[in-house]
Amino acid sequence: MSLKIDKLVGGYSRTPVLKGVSFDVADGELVGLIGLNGTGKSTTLNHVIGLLQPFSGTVTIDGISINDDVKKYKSKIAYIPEVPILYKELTLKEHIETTIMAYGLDYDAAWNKAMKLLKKFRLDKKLNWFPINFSKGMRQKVMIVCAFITDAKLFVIDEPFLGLDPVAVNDLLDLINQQKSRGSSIIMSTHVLDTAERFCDRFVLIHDGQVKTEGTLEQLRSQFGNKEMSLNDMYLKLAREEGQNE
Ligand SMILES: Nc1ncnc2c1ncn2[C@@H]1O[C@H](COP(=O)(O)OP(=O)(O)OP(=O)(O)O)[C@@H](O)[C@H]1O
Repeated sequence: MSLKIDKLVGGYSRTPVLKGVSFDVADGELVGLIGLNGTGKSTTLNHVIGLLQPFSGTVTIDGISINDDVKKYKSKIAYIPEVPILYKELTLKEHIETTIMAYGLDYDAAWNKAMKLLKKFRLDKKLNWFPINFSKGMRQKVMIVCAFITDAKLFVIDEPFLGLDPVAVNDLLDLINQQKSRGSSIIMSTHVLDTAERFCDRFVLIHDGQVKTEGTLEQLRSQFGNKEMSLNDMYLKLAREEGQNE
């Protein structure tokens, strides 16, 4: 089991955002984390990457928690944030070199991978540019390149599609599929439900800091008693029910 989240209570201040979240992501699996704005998707991902410490409960990757071995834990993760995080004083080339150093990657092999990815995303002529001045989509592509040159076990991807052109979305999905086939796992939060429906192996629907339901598309359809229902319709139904309960 790649990622295991068990009864996670957590958040930013003493009042928890997450109120006992549990779910797993298996080796080679892409799990979509779905939910309304402000329900705790990014907070869950922030706990997975070790930015936040659980108030209680555990997060483990391949059986180890961040407290067992912080370096080993973090080296298993590649993270693509919702808003690209770039260093204003570093060029694109220096961002890639920083990633190579941080993950202790083989220099030539990593640059070989990087150049292929940079070509794919049409950034190969911009190595000496400062990505902080790139467009939103280009900055997102820099994050994608840096993440996918690592041999991470777990890819943590927060709302990746916004700002990417359709070609780049397709390229990103190809990269995700390649990582799945080498046994890496992906947890991805997204509001782009038609794409999630086509590409995710399983879904975790989170509401108000709790897992509302989870399963494959088929399992969710059978829970909803409708074999044709789209993920979008399930989501809207749950959101409306929650709205009536509040
Ligand atoms: N840095 C922070 N400090 C304090 N509270 C925060 C912080 N970031 C998020 N929150 C709160 O945590 C709750 C969950 O936010 P979170 O960002 O996890 O939602 P989300 O499901 O990712 O939403 P979205 O779909 O809008 O990205 C919200 O009530 C939000 O106000």
